[in-house]
Amino acid sequence: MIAILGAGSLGRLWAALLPSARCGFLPRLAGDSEHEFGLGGSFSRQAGLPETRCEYVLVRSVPPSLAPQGFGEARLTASPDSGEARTNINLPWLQSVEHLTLLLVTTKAGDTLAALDAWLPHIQVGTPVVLFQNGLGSQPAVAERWPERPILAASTTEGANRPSPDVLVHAGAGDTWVGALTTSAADYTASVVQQLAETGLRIHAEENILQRLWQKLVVNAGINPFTALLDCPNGDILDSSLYQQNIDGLCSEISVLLEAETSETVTPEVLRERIETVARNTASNTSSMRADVLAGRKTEIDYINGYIVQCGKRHGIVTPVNQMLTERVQGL
Ligand SMILES: NC(=O)C1=CN([C@@H]2O[C@H](COP(=O)(O)OP(=O)(O)OC[C@H]3O[C@@H](n4cnc5c(N)ncnc54)[C@H](OP(=O)(O)O)[C@@H]3O)[C@@H](O)[C@H]2O)C=CC1
Ligand SMILES: CC(C)(CO)C(=O)C(=O)O
Repeated sequence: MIAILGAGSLGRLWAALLPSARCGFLPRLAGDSEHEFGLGGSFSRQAGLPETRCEYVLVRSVPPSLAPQGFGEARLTASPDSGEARTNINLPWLQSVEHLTLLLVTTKAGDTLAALDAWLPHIQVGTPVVLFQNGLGSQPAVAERWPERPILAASTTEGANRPSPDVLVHAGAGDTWVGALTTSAADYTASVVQQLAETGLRIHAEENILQRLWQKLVVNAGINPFTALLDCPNGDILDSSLYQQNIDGLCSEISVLLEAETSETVTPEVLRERIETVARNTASNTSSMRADVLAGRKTEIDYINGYIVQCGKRHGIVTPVNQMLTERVQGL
Protein backbone atom coordinates (compact mmCIF):
# COMPACT_ATOMS: atom_id res chain seq x y z
CA MET A 1 0.00 0.00 0.00
CA ILE A 2 1.02 3.59 -0.63
CA ALA A 3 0.11 5.84 2.32
CA ILE A 4 -0.47 9.56 1.92
CA LEU A 5 0.02 11.81 4.92
CA GLY A 6 -1.69 15.17 4.29
CA ALA A 7 -5.08 14.85 2.58
CA GLY A 8 -5.00 18.36 1.11
CA SER A 9 -4.72 19.49 -2.53
CA LEU A 10 -1.49 17.77 -3.49
CA GLY A 11 -2.13 14.63 -1.43
CA ARG A 12 -5.54 14.19 -3.01
CA LEU A 13 -4.06 14.63 -6.47
CA TRP A 14 -1.58 11.76 -5.97
CA ALA A 15 -4.26 9.67 -4.33
CA ALA A 16 -6.67 10.22 -7.22
CA LEU A 17 -4.14 9.22 -9.87
CA LEU A 18 -2.43 6.28 -8.16
CA PRO A 19 -4.03 2.83 -8.51
CA SER A 20 -7.03 3.12 -6.20
CA ALA A 21 -6.69 -0.35 -4.73
CA ARG A 22 -3.19 0.41 -3.53
CA CYS A 23 -3.38 3.74 -1.77
CA GLY A 24 -5.10 5.50 1.08
CA PHE A 25 -4.74 8.40 3.49
CA LEU A 26 -3.23 8.44 6.95
CA PRO A 27 -5.34 10.38 9.42
CA ARG A 28 -4.07 13.10 11.70
CA LEU A 29 -2.97 11.34 14.88
CA ALA A 30 -4.58 12.80 17.95
CA GLY A 31 -2.52 13.89 20.92
CA ASP A 32 0.33 11.67 22.00
CA SER A 33 1.60 8.97 19.68
CA GLU A 34 1.89 6.41 22.47
CA HIS A 35 -1.42 4.98 21.33
CA GLU A 36 -0.75 2.22 18.82
CA PHE A 37 -2.47 2.80 15.50
CA GLY A 38 -4.58 -0.21 14.59
CA LEU A 39 -4.26 -1.71 18.05
CA GLY A 40 -7.17 0.03 19.67
CA GLY A 41 -5.38 3.36 19.71
CA SER A 42 -7.10 6.69 19.28
CA PHE A 43 -6.74 8.86 16.23
CA SER A 44 -8.97 11.56 14.86
CA ARG A 45 -9.70 12.04 11.20
CA GLN A 46 -9.71 15.48 9.68
CA ALA A 47 -12.82 17.39 10.57
CA GLY A 48 -15.77 17.05 8.26
CA LEU A 49 -14.60 13.88 6.53
CA PRO A 50 -16.48 10.58 6.63
CA GLU A 51 -15.36 7.92 9.06
CA THR A 52 -13.67 5.44 6.77
CA ARG A 53 -13.63 6.86 3.25
CA CYS A 54 -12.49 10.13 1.73
CA GLU A 55 -14.75 11.24 -1.13
CA TYR A 56 -14.21 14.07 -3.58
CA VAL A 57 -14.48 15.00 -7.23
CA LEU A 58 -11.32 15.39 -9.29
CA VAL A 59 -11.65 17.98 -12.06
CA ARG A 60 -9.08 17.83 -14.85
CA SER A 61 -9.03 19.71 -18.11
CA VAL A 62 -7.81 16.68 -20.06
CA PRO A 63 -9.85 14.49 -22.40
CA PRO A 64 -10.89 11.26 -20.65
CA SER A 65 -9.17 9.20 -23.35
CA LEU A 66 -5.88 10.62 -22.10
CA ALA A 67 -6.65 9.94 -18.47
CA PRO A 68 -3.91 7.76 -17.02
CA GLN A 69 -4.45 4.16 -15.83
CA GLY A 70 -4.91 4.31 -12.13
CA PHE A 71 -8.39 5.66 -11.91
CA GLY A 72 -9.14 2.13 -10.78
CA GLU A 73 -12.72 1.80 -9.70
CA ALA A 74 -13.27 5.54 -9.79
CA ARG A 75 -16.10 6.74 -11.99
CA LEU A 76 -15.10 8.98 -14.86
CA THR A 77 -17.56 11.30 -16.52
CA ALA A 78 -16.80 13.99 -19.05
CA SER A 79 -18.45 17.05 -20.42
CA PRO A 80 -17.61 16.98 -24.16
CA ASP A 81 -18.07 20.74 -24.50
CA SER A 82 -15.66 21.87 -21.85
CA GLY A 83 -13.12 19.10 -22.41
CA GLU A 84 -13.15 18.86 -18.64
CA ALA A 85 -13.08 15.43 -16.98
CA ARG A 86 -14.76 14.95 -13.62
CA THR A 87 -13.96 11.82 -11.64
CA ASN A 88 -15.56 10.68 -8.41
CA ILE A 89 -12.84 9.59 -6.04
CA ASN A 90 -13.59 7.43 -3.04
CA LEU A 91 -10.55 6.27 -1.09
CA PRO A 92 -10.03 4.77 2.34
CA TRP A 93 -8.47 6.24 5.41
CA LEU A 94 -5.94 3.49 6.07
CA GLN A 95 -6.66 1.18 8.96
CA SER A 96 -3.22 -0.40 9.05
CA VAL A 97 0.32 0.70 8.27
CA GLU A 98 1.71 -2.82 8.09
CA HIS A 99 2.53 -3.38 4.45
CA LEU A 100 3.46 0.05 3.17
CA THR A 101 5.65 0.23 0.07
CA LEU A 102 5.79 4.02 0.18
CA LEU A 103 4.82 7.01 2.32
CA LEU A 104 4.06 10.29 0.53
CA VAL A 105 4.13 13.32 2.81
CA THR A 106 1.98 16.17 1.49
CA THR A 107 1.55 18.32 4.57
CA LYS A 108 2.63 21.98 4.48
CA ALA A 109 6.28 22.56 5.34
CA GLY A 110 5.48 23.84 8.85
CA ASP A 111 3.40 20.75 9.74
CA THR A 112 5.74 18.09 8.40
CA LEU A 113 7.99 17.35 11.39
CA ALA A 114 5.06 17.05 13.79
CA ALA A 115 3.09 14.86 11.40
CA LEU A 116 6.04 12.50 10.91
CA ASP A 117 6.91 12.53 14.62
CA ALA A 118 3.47 11.12 15.29
CA TRP A 119 3.52 8.53 12.51
CA LEU A 120 7.05 7.24 11.95
CA PRO A 121 7.25 5.26 15.21
CA HIS A 122 4.46 3.08 13.74
CA ILE A 123 6.01 2.64 10.30
CA GLN A 124 8.74 0.16 9.34
CA VAL A 125 12.21 1.69 9.10
CA GLY A 126 12.68 0.41 5.52
CA THR A 127 9.61 2.21 4.13
CA PRO A 128 10.69 5.01 1.76
CA VAL A 129 9.32 8.44 2.70
CA VAL A 130 8.91 11.12 0.01
CA LEU A 131 8.62 14.77 1.10
CA PHE A 132 6.68 17.07 -1.26
CA GLN A 133 6.99 20.39 0.58
CA ASN A 134 7.81 23.61 -1.24
CA GLY A 135 10.71 25.75 -0.14
CA LEU A 136 13.56 24.42 1.96
CA GLY A 137 14.22 23.76 5.61
CA SER A 138 11.64 21.12 6.41
CA GLN A 139 13.30 18.47 4.21
CA PRO A 140 16.81 18.70 5.77
CA ALA A 141 15.19 18.76 9.22
CA VAL A 142 13.40 15.45 8.51
CA ALA A 143 16.56 13.86 7.05
CA GLU A 144 18.58 14.93 10.10
CA ARG A 145 15.97 13.61 12.50
CA TRP A 146 15.71 10.16 10.85
CA PRO A 147 19.10 9.59 9.12
CA GLU A 148 18.62 5.80 9.25
CA ARG A 149 15.46 5.93 7.14
CA PRO A 150 15.19 6.18 3.33
CA ILE A 151 14.04 9.81 3.10
CA LEU A 152 13.57 11.32 -0.36
CA ALA A 153 12.37 14.72 -1.51
CA ALA A 154 10.26 15.62 -4.51
CA SER A 155 10.05 18.90 -6.38
CA THR A 156 6.91 19.17 -8.46
CA THR A 157 5.42 21.69 -10.86
CA GLU A 158 2.02 19.96 -10.83
CA GLY A 159 -0.67 22.35 -9.63
CA ALA A 160 -3.72 21.39 -7.57
CA ASN A 161 -6.22 23.35 -5.52
CA ARG A 162 -9.52 22.86 -3.72
CA PRO A 163 -12.12 25.51 -4.57
CA SER A 164 -14.43 23.72 -2.10
CA PRO A 165 -13.79 20.92 0.43
CA ASP A 166 -15.00 18.08 -1.82
CA VAL A 167 -13.66 19.33 -5.16
CA LEU A 168 -10.06 18.96 -6.27
CA VAL A 169 -8.88 20.77 -9.39
CA HIS A 170 -5.79 19.53 -11.20
CA ALA A 171 -4.99 23.02 -12.40
CA GLY A 172 -1.74 22.45 -14.22
CA ALA A 173 0.26 19.50 -15.50
CA GLY A 174 3.97 19.60 -14.84
CA ASP A 175 6.99 17.51 -13.93
CA THR A 176 8.05 15.86 -10.71
CA TRP A 177 11.66 15.15 -9.76
CA VAL A 178 12.49 12.72 -6.95
CA GLY A 179 15.85 12.23 -5.26
CA ALA A 180 17.50 10.89 -2.14
CA LEU A 181 18.15 12.97 0.97
CA THR A 182 19.57 10.27 3.25
CA THR A 183 22.25 7.75 2.27
CA SER A 184 19.99 4.70 2.32
CA ALA A 185 17.40 6.44 0.13
CA ALA A 186 19.56 6.25 -3.02
CA ASP A 187 18.70 2.55 -3.43
CA TYR A 188 14.99 3.37 -3.39
CA THR A 189 14.83 6.18 -5.96
CA ALA A 190 14.15 3.94 -8.97
CA SER A 191 11.34 2.01 -7.26
CA VAL A 192 9.75 5.24 -5.95
CA VAL A 193 9.85 6.76 -9.46
CA GLN A 194 8.28 3.58 -10.84
CA GLN A 195 5.46 3.65 -8.28
CA LEU A 196 4.73 7.34 -8.83
CA ALA A 197 4.84 6.92 -12.61
CA GLU A 198 1.72 4.72 -12.35
CA THR A 199 -0.19 8.01 -12.09
CA GLY A 200 0.62 8.77 -15.73
CA LEU A 201 2.31 12.00 -14.59
CA ARG A 202 5.85 12.85 -15.68
CA ILE A 203 8.24 11.62 -12.97
CA HIS A 204 12.04 11.83 -13.10
CA ALA A 205 14.81 10.53 -10.86
CA GLU A 206 17.00 13.43 -9.71
CA GLU A 207 20.62 12.93 -8.60
CA ASN A 208 20.87 16.34 -6.96
CA ILE A 209 17.47 16.99 -5.45
CA LEU A 210 18.75 19.80 -3.20
CA GLN A 211 19.85 21.78 -6.25
CA ARG A 212 16.43 21.17 -7.81
CA LEU A 213 14.72 22.38 -4.60
CA TRP A 214 16.91 25.49 -4.61
CA GLN A 215 15.88 26.27 -8.21
CA LYS A 216 12.21 26.22 -7.24
CA LEU A 217 12.92 28.12 -4.03
CA VAL A 218 14.46 30.99 -6.02
CA VAL A 219 11.35 31.29 -8.20
CA ASN A 220 9.02 31.12 -5.20
CA ALA A 221 11.15 33.70 -3.32
CA GLY A 222 10.91 36.10 -6.26
CA ILE A 223 7.18 35.72 -6.90
CA ASN A 224 5.21 34.52 -3.87
CA PRO A 225 5.85 37.29 -1.30
CA PHE A 226 5.14 40.03 -3.85
CA THR A 227 1.82 38.43 -4.84
CA ALA A 228 0.85 38.10 -1.18
CA LEU A 229 1.81 41.67 -0.29
CA LEU A 230 0.25 43.19 -3.40
CA ASP A 231 -2.73 40.78 -3.37
CA CYS A 232 -2.43 40.21 -7.10
CA PRO A 233 -1.92 37.37 -9.61
CA ASN A 234 1.64 36.35 -10.47
CA GLY A 235 1.99 38.38 -13.67
CA ASP A 236 0.87 41.65 -12.09
CA ILE A 237 3.86 41.90 -9.76
CA LEU A 238 6.21 42.69 -12.66
CA ASP A 239 5.10 46.30 -13.13
CA SER A 240 4.68 47.11 -9.45
CA SER A 241 7.06 49.51 -7.73
CA LEU A 242 7.48 47.08 -4.78
CA TYR A 243 8.84 44.46 -7.18
CA GLN A 244 10.86 46.88 -9.33
CA GLN A 245 12.56 48.40 -6.29
CA ASN A 246 13.49 45.10 -4.67
CA ILE A 247 14.01 42.40 -7.27
CA ASP A 248 17.65 43.24 -8.09
CA GLY A 249 18.58 43.32 -4.41
CA LEU A 250 16.76 40.03 -3.83
CA CYS A 251 18.54 38.35 -6.75
CA SER A 252 21.97 39.65 -5.64
CA GLU A 253 21.44 38.25 -2.14
CA ILE A 254 20.41 34.85 -3.52
CA SER A 255 23.26 34.75 -6.03
CA VAL A 256 25.88 35.24 -3.27
CA LEU A 257 24.13 32.72 -1.05
CA LEU A 258 23.84 30.08 -3.78
CA GLU A 259 27.60 30.25 -4.30
CA ALA A 260 28.23 29.83 -0.57
CA GLU A 261 25.66 27.10 0.00
CA THR A 262 25.77 25.04 -3.19
CA SER A 263 28.98 26.22 -4.96
CA GLU A 264 26.77 27.09 -7.93
CA THR A 265 27.49 30.37 -9.72
CA VAL A 266 24.37 32.02 -11.13
CA THR A 267 24.35 35.76 -11.81
CA PRO A 268 21.59 37.97 -10.38
CA GLU A 269 20.51 38.77 -13.95
CA VAL A 270 19.97 35.07 -14.75
CA LEU A 271 18.01 34.60 -11.52
CA ARG A 272 15.81 37.59 -12.34
CA GLU A 273 15.16 36.23 -15.84
CA ARG A 274 14.14 32.82 -14.38
CA ILE A 275 11.74 34.48 -11.95
CA GLU A 276 10.19 36.69 -14.61
CA THR A 277 9.80 33.85 -17.11
CA VAL A 278 7.74 31.89 -14.56
CA ALA A 279 5.78 35.00 -13.53
CA ARG A 280 4.88 35.62 -17.20
CA ASN A 281 4.08 31.92 -17.86
CA THR A 282 1.80 31.79 -14.82
CA ALA A 283 0.55 35.38 -15.15
CA SER A 284 -3.05 34.71 -14.18
CA ASN A 285 -2.24 32.26 -11.32
CA THR A 286 -2.91 33.00 -7.71
CA SER A 287 0.30 31.92 -5.98
CA SER A 288 0.11 29.47 -3.10
CA MET A 289 1.21 32.23 -0.71
CA ARG A 290 -1.46 34.68 -1.82
CA ALA A 291 -4.02 31.85 -1.59
CA ASP A 292 -2.89 31.07 1.96
CA VAL A 293 -3.20 34.72 2.99
CA LEU A 294 -6.64 35.05 1.38
CA ALA A 295 -7.81 31.91 3.17
CA GLY A 296 -6.39 33.05 6.51
CA ARG A 297 -3.90 30.13 6.60
CA LYS A 298 -0.29 30.30 7.79
CA THR A 299 1.97 30.86 4.78
CA GLU A 300 5.19 28.98 3.96
CA ILE A 301 7.25 32.22 4.02
CA ASP A 302 9.56 30.81 6.75
CA TYR A 303 10.58 28.05 4.31
CA ILE A 304 11.04 30.37 1.32
CA ASN A 305 12.44 33.89 1.91
CA GLY A 306 12.75 33.07 5.62
CA TYR A 307 14.93 30.07 4.79
CA ILE A 308 17.17 32.33 2.68
CA VAL A 309 17.56 34.67 5.67
CA GLN A 310 18.48 31.78 8.00
CA CYS A 311 20.87 30.36 5.46
CA GLY A 312 22.48 33.82 5.10
CA LYS A 313 22.99 33.99 8.87
CA ARG A 314 24.85 30.66 8.80
CA HIS A 315 27.21 31.98 6.12
CA GLY A 316 27.56 35.53 7.49
CA ILE A 317 25.79 36.93 4.39
CA VAL A 318 23.31 39.77 4.90
CA THR A 319 19.91 39.39 3.22
CA PRO A 320 17.97 42.61 3.97
CA VAL A 321 15.50 42.30 1.08
CA ASN A 322 14.57 38.71 1.96
CA GLN A 323 14.33 39.73 5.62
CA MET A 324 12.03 42.66 4.80
CA LEU A 325 9.76 40.46 2.63
CA THR A 326 9.66 37.73 5.30
CA GLU A 327 8.70 40.17 8.04
CA ARG A 328 6.09 41.91 5.92
CA VAL A 329 4.42 38.62 4.90
CA GLN A 330 4.55 37.38 8.50
CA GLY A 331 2.73 40.59 9.40
CA LEU A 332 -0.16 39.99 7.01
N1 LIG B 1 -0.99 22.26 -4.19
C1 LIG B 1 -0.03 22.26 -5.09
O1 LIG B 1 -0.30 22.39 -6.30
C2 LIG B 1 1.40 22.10 -4.70
C3 LIG B 1 1.79 22.03 -3.39
N2 LIG B 1 3.13 21.89 -3.08
C4 LIG B 1 3.55 21.80 -1.70
O2 LIG B 1 2.94 20.65 -1.11
C5 LIG B 1 2.65 20.90 0.28
C6 LIG B 1 1.16 20.65 0.51
O3 LIG B 1 0.44 21.62 -0.25
P1 LIG B 1 -1.15 21.58 -0.40
O4 LIG B 1 -1.59 20.21 -0.67
O5 LIG B 1 -1.48 22.65 -1.36
O6 LIG B 1 -1.58 22.03 1.07
P2 LIG B 1 -2.96 21.74 1.81
O7 LIG B 1 -3.03 22.71 2.94
O8 LIG B 1 -4.05 21.67 0.82
O9 LIG B 1 -2.75 20.26 2.39
C7 LIG B 1 -2.02 19.94 3.53
C8 LIG B 1 -2.78 18.86 4.27
O10 LIG B 1 -1.99 18.39 5.35
C9 LIG B 1 -2.89 18.13 6.44
N3 LIG B 1 -2.14 18.06 7.70
C10 LIG B 1 -1.56 19.07 8.39
N4 LIG B 1 -0.99 18.60 9.52
C11 LIG B 1 -1.21 17.26 9.52
C12 LIG B 1 -0.87 16.21 10.43
N5 LIG B 1 -0.19 16.45 11.56
N6 LIG B 1 -1.26 14.94 10.15
C13 LIG B 1 -1.97 14.68 9.01
N7 LIG B 1 -2.32 15.64 8.11
C14 LIG B 1 -1.95 16.91 8.37
C15 LIG B 1 -3.86 19.29 6.37
O11 LIG B 1 -5.01 19.01 7.10
P3 LIG B 1 -5.98 20.21 7.55
O12 LIG B 1 -6.59 20.73 6.28
O13 LIG B 1 -6.92 19.52 8.43
O14 LIG B 1 -5.12 21.22 8.23
C16 LIG B 1 -4.10 19.36 4.87
O15 LIG B 1 -5.14 18.46 4.50
C17 LIG B 1 3.08 22.36 0.53
O16 LIG B 1 4.37 22.39 1.07
C18 LIG B 1 3.08 22.98 -0.85
O17 LIG B 1 3.96 24.08 -0.96
C19 LIG B 1 4.10 21.81 -4.05
C20 LIG B 1 3.76 21.90 -5.35
C21 LIG B 1 2.40 22.04 -5.81
C1 LIG C 1 5.48 28.93 -9.41
C2 LIG C 1 4.37 29.45 -8.50
C3 LIG C 1 4.66 30.86 -8.10
C4 LIG C 1 3.13 29.35 -9.36
O1 LIG C 1 2.03 30.01 -8.82
C5 LIG C 1 4.28 28.55 -7.28
O2 LIG C 1 4.96 27.56 -7.18
C6 LIG C 1 3.41 28.88 -6.12
O3 LIG C 1 2.38 29.51 -6.28
O4 LIG C 1 3.79 28.48 -5.00
